[in-house]
Amino acid sequence: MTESPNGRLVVRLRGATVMLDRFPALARCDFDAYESEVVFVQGPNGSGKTTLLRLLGGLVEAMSGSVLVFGRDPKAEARAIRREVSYLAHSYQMYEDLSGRENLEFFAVAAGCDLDDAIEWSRRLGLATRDLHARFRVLSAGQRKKISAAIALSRRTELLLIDEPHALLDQVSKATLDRGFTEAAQAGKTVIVASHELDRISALATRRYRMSNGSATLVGGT
Ligand SMILES: Nc1ncnc2c1ncn2[C@@H]1O[C@H](COP(=O)(O)OP(=O)(O)OP(=O)(O)O)[C@@H](O)[C@H]1O
Repeated sequence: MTESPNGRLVVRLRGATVMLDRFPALARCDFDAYESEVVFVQGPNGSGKTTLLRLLGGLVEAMSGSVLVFGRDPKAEARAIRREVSYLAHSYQMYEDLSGRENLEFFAVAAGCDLDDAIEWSRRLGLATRDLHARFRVLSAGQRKKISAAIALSRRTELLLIDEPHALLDQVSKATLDRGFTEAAQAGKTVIVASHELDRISALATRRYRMSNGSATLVGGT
């Protein structure tokens, strides 16, 4: 990874184009993220935010341009990158007949999250013991989201890709989650958050991009 005045470069896109069903969901996109940053990605529906996160997570490929994550090409090393990146999509695919806690135990093994941290995060996000022991399928939408967020925040990865984290959450939980992003960045991780909650994320972001028609423009900053 490259060193710069901002620290270690973790993500670097230059002219990255992703075609989805012949549509340029990302179009010549430039994007950088460094260690210890919370990078905010804003933009209207359909502007390419999720596609950007999926590209960085090795879930879709660029047809042109260059993509480096930890100095490596996620296209060539998709499996390795997926292990090293924590990606909170709208929610994780959970086992509906297992309890929230059992799901956390499963992900601790399958995705390398720290079980104690995951339980601690679920409590910080307001889940009671009763919620953790209920079957996943009876949990409310917000409670389900909290289990997913606890997994994402407790994975031992240096890069967190977070898509619309605030949707479905109450105000207190949104603030708790935001503190989690800041704490992760202070611990040296890179957190890239796509959100429509401009005021909330702008307050904690160290770098902001605005997406439009598949391209990203740096807003202010370096
Ligand atoms: N599988 C697909 N096939 C064709 N087009 C797709 C596919 N997935 C996404 N797109 C298109 O790519 C564009 C970018 O989608 P993307 O999900 O990245 O947007 P977004 O900025 O995350 O939107 P939102 O704010 O609504 O979540 C959209 O125009 C969408 O219709």
